[in-house]
Amino acid sequence: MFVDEEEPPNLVDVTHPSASAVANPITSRLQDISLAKVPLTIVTGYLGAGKTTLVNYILKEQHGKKIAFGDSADVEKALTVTQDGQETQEWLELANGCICCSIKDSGVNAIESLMARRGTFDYILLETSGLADPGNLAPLFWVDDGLGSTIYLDGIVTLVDAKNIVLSLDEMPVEGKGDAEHEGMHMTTAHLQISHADVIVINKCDSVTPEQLGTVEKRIAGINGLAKIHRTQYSQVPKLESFLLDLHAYDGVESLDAMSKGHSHLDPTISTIALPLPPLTPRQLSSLESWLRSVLWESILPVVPIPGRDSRSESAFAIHRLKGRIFTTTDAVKMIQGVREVFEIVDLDRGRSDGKGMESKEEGKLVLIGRGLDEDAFGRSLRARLEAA
Ligand SMILES: Nc1nc2c(ncn2[C@@H]2O[C@H](COP(=O)(O)OP(=O)(O)OP(=O)(O)O)[C@@H](O)[C@H]2O)c(=O)[nH]1
Repeated sequence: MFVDEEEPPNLVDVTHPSASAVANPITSRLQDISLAKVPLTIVTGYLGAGKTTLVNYILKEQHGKKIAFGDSADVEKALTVTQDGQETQEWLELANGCICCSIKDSGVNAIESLMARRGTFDYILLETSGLADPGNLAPLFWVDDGLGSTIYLDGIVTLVDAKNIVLSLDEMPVEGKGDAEHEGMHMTTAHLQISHADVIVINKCDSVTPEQLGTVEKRIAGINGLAKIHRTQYSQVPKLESFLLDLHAYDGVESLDAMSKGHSHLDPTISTIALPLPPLTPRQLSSLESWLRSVLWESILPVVPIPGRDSRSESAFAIHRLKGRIFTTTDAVKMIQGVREVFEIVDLDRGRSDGKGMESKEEGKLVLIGRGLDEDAFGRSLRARLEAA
């Protein structure tokens, strides 16, 4: 399947209360087939980084499972379904010919109606074109639980070529992308693919020295302090589970604990910042939500009010990815997840079935990945908003 980055999809606020009320007839049919949700992983990476090699590796290792995958070299609407080494091409019924250009529901519905015809899959891998911006694609599959989708976004895996990634990050941005958010700054496709990743696979490690590899890894970790980073040759990892599949990147926040202090200036364009969150009262929780709306929706950082001065500051920043853990004064634990303008705050299960429950030493924290992030200014702004609540 060809995933085109030219046209951004319609973004939908997954927190919007009306969203849960939308009925989905295909989902009702699917519930007869299986109650289990099917994980979908987006595989992205610059041209030639090793995406196809990685997808083929997963298909080989997962022999016997029914996996649907879309290939950027494929014609626009086909998904290939593999099981027991047998491959069949399946056509998606998409409103505008391509998942990225279709409205959110039709991308999900096209895959769901395919599952209604073919039976459910064990896994879906969506390989993007080398120039795709995964931030446009992720919200299509990150569906509110209330909508009852049978697909869930498991995570974004970004492949980078160890030998060429630094050059790709330093190259001039592609001209004429027509994306107002990225105009006038040094933002490359490589930046976008790394900043949105939940897992980053530094591939082709055989083509660099250990010192070069160290430099590459530091640069990448400086951009995205949340993603797990793996070094590979021919995209091979010790095991698939939690390395490339079953990532649960959107329903857990374990990765926050790996990030003690993230802010680094190793990359001039994108960085990761971490802001501590004290236990919040209900009023502070709604203040946090309104602060997030200002930052994510309007790109306005509310500043500490000084009498007689404008209390809002506009600056050139943009958030690509957001994760957070909130403790409340009523002893609840919540998780924040966000991609670009879309965010949600949901209760976090303290005793998850995978054993990754909460521990007392863990603290409330908000981690932001994006362009032009000043950790001190963001920290001051958030503290002031919470103290005023
Ligand atoms: N030396 C070396 N070559 C690799 C490695 N991984 C993949 N390759 C080769 O690199 C080339 C590109 O790999 P692909 O998997 O096609 O890359 P891709 O990201 O799908 O490329 P596009 O579809 O063009 O975006 C192929 O010839 C692979 O065999 C590796 O770890 N080391």
